[in-house]
Amino acid sequence: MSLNETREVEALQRVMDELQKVYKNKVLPLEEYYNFDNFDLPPMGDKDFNIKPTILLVGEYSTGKTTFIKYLLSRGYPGMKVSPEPSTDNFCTISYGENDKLLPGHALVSDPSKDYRALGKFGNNLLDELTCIEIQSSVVENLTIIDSPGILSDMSNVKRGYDFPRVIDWFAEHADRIVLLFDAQKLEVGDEMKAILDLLTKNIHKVRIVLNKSDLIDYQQLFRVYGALMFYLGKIIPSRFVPRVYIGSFWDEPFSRLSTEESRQLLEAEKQDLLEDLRNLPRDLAMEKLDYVIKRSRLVRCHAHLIAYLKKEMPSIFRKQARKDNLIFNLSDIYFHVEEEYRIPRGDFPPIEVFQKYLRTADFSKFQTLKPKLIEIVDRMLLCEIPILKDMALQASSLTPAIRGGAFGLGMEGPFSTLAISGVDIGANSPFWAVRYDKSKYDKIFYSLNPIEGRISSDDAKNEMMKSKLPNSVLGKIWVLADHDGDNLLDDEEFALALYLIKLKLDGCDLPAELPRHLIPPSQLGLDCAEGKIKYGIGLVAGILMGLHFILFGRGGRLREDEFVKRGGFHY
Ligand SMILES: Nc1ncnc2c1ncn2[C@@H]1O[C@H](COP(=O)(O)OP(=O)(O)OP(=O)(O)O)[C@@H](O)[C@H]1O
Ligand SMILES: [Ca+2]
Repeated sequence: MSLNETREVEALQRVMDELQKVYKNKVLPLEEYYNFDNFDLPPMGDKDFNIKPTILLVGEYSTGKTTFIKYLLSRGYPGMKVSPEPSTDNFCTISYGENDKLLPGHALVSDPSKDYRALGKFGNNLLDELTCIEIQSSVVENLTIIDSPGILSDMSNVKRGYDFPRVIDWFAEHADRIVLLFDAQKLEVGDEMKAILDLLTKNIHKVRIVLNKSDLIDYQQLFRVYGALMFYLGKIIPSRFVPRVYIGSFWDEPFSRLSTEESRQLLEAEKQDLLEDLRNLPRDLAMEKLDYVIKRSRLVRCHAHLIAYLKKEMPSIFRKQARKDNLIFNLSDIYFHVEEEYRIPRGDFPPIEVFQKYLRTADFSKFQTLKPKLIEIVDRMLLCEIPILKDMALQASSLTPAIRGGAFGLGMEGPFSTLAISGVDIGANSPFWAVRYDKSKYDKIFYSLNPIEGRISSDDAKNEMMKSKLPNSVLGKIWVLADHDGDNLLDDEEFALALYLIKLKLDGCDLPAELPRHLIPPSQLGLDCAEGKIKYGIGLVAGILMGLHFILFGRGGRLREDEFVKRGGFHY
């Protein structure tokens, strides 16, 4: 593995190592002094600072889970089974190894270097159906993928021998991303699926839903199925967080005959979005861990103040129990006091009922008095070290991604590059005008502006474009690109192009210096393509006309960006 290729992983891991050191030296002493582990979670360990993510695949049988993994890896692996019938009967972890090999579940569970020991509690029946696959693939160098047996809609003839939903729940708890697949052709949700969705609710922030095989139905049907899925999920998942649904077809086979150019573009874009989400997992994990350490440190600091306050309020000899009960009962007053005296934000306090519950069983005689030095160290860490670590983690994001190879690396070069179908390059490889999908939407606005002879004035266009809230310097550039024939008016195509470029800019894409061919309004394309004499002739005629126009009306046919701005188009 070359240094160049691992820079993001190394940089992020360095940040995490530093974070772990900072936690150990600055927060842990405060935790230990006030016995924080009695109240909340045990101290953070090595695995809490690991940024190598795990992705879990879940779905009804035959929705394409194993094929999805094959697609991510761009290769098969030992023991892989793909079939229209229920085929995967094992939970299967796929991670990196120098040689391809398949290990039985029992070996996996007894390996202390792996985190699967706790699976032993589900019994031998599960361990018999657990396999560990190691493959030499760069995709899994910084990632573990877990395949699961298909969920069955009819369980009447099946005995699993272990508590399947609980095992899925265990893996979900330990995964960083859960890809939940549905088949666009048969949107089935049986009892087993319902039980699993119920359990997944608490990890719903990790879930990404894939409506797979979406090219096998037509566009109209697809939206019906999508609507039905969203409606169903809304009913089943009692959470405000609705997971993102990716419409796609995750394999390396040709699109079906039913797919149109339109649906193909949608599916490709969705595929790239999901890959991006997965590719960003290590850096997202790093940021999550940083946020967690911040949150935990603030809670630990607040806990220290509360414990020290309670200690101070306790009598040294008599009526200890009565005083303890009284303090617990009046905890909200104590919260108020600590908040005021030590300027601890209310959001840092644990919920009152939770802390009361802890205090009822706590031994107050073990409580410690205030140790300002220890608290100061944590304060300083939050103020100085953590922001630096956050900056370092953000900087790592610009380096070579940690997850690469397979579907994450394919097409990074050449005309099919993922970059080539983003931003202003969308549609660069298509023979059609890239704006056409959005044109009907923009036409509605265009015709509401009462065009005269098919064109709207620069003032009307300006008012509409200003709604984007983009600065005038940018709108000036967009104007020059959109008024492609330079008549200081916009026809319907030019207007659609202007709004399209605004949308790209708002999406964070850079504007081109010149209008690329695939964005040129189709009715003007002929002019631009003309060669030799024709071009020269048209140029000559246009030049004469523009000259005449200038002499007669005192302005050139085509305004440059700076001229437009000067003339009161978009003032800086
Ligand atoms: N994107 C796709 N478009 C069309 N067919 C697909 C797609 N992905 C997979 N298939 C087909 O669907 C069938 C099931 O695929 P696969 O075995 O990968 O599903 P699975 O979810 O892993 O099933 P199981 O739960 O039974 O293990 C196979 O015949 C496969 O070729
Ligand atoms: Ca499978």
